[in-house]
Amino acid sequence: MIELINLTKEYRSGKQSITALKHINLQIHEGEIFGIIGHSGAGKSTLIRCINLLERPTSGEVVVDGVNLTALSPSELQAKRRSIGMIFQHFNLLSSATVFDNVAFPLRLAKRPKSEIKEKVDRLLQLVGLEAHSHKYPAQLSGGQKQRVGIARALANDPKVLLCDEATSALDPQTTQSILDLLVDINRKLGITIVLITHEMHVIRAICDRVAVIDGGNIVELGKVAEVFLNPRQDVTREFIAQIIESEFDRTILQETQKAHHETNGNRRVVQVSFLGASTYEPILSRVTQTHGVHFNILHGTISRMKDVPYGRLVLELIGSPELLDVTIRDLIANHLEVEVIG
Ligand SMILES: Nc1ncnc2c1ncn2[C@@H]1O[C@H](COP(=O)(O)OP(=O)(O)OP(=O)(O)O)[C@@H](O)[C@H]1O
Repeated sequence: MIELINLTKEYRSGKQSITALKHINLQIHEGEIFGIIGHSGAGKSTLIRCINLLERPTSGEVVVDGVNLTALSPSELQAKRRSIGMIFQHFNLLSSATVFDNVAFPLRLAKRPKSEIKEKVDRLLQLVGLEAHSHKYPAQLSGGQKQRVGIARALANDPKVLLCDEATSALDPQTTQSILDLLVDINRKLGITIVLITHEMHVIRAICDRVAVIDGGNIVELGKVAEVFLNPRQDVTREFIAQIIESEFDRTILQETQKAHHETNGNRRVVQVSFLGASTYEPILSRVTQTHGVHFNILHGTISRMKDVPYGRLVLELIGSPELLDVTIRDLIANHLEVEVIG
């Protein structure tokens, strides 16, 4: 659906040059919600703005729905951009126009007939829950309502893709959640592919199907959110995940349990066990430990969800003979649990 091929972006000012994107290769599938996460300056804005050529890459290709945007004439590009909507952190609304006129703006630009504009704007305002506010001006709206206007405006030309540039970063947590819910609703109801950039892992966890981690202009990690979350390979990814691990395991507990059981230290092991999907709800742990006659003691635990996927993470002290501990750990892994021995 969206393909970025060997994309490089270099900013030059005078003798100085900054390479914001370095040979990016990325495929975003039709109908998915794809998140790009990175620290400030990593290249997120540049990357998302390259998708509709608001920013022209220095080299490489941007292919959307089989069309190479970098090869289009200005008028062809203008037409193609109608199939790519965009929303922004600071909403970018016309302050002197009403809610209705803000949403109607792209339709008037596209010279759609008046009756069609009225029907469509009313329908979009209903979709985003603002039908009662159509005559208000942006200054009379809350941040969340302004972003809803931004979303309705972005959908006016029936885009296939919606680009979200830090769309919830200026909103409080509750409003953020309602906008994220709206994006999921739009993705499901209209089948629109959504690409979002953020520096907040909870946004990725809440709504994305896949995630790319960008660092220093490179994509350093990419995969399904649940897989990247449970099995991060890069330090930068671990840092983002730490943002949302509600209460990180306090490692002093490890030392305390070691002291408490110092006489049986060969017969105990501390493991971090991660569950994903259906296995979260199955009694695998009790079944496996009972089978092998191993006892366990829970030192820490969380159960939560990523979009629609439940997951759990437990830190356990397993107690039994070394041979039984080995076979128990092997059996947990055979039952599709991630197991890491941490003490
Ligand atoms: N117009 C520009 N001219 C020169 N350098 C730029 C320009 N825009 C971005 N940069 C530089 O390119 C790099 C990537 O910037 P970009 O804005 O894409 O990062 P970002 O991840 O979106 O950061 P933030 O979250 O702070 O917006 C940074 O080093 C930035 O200073």
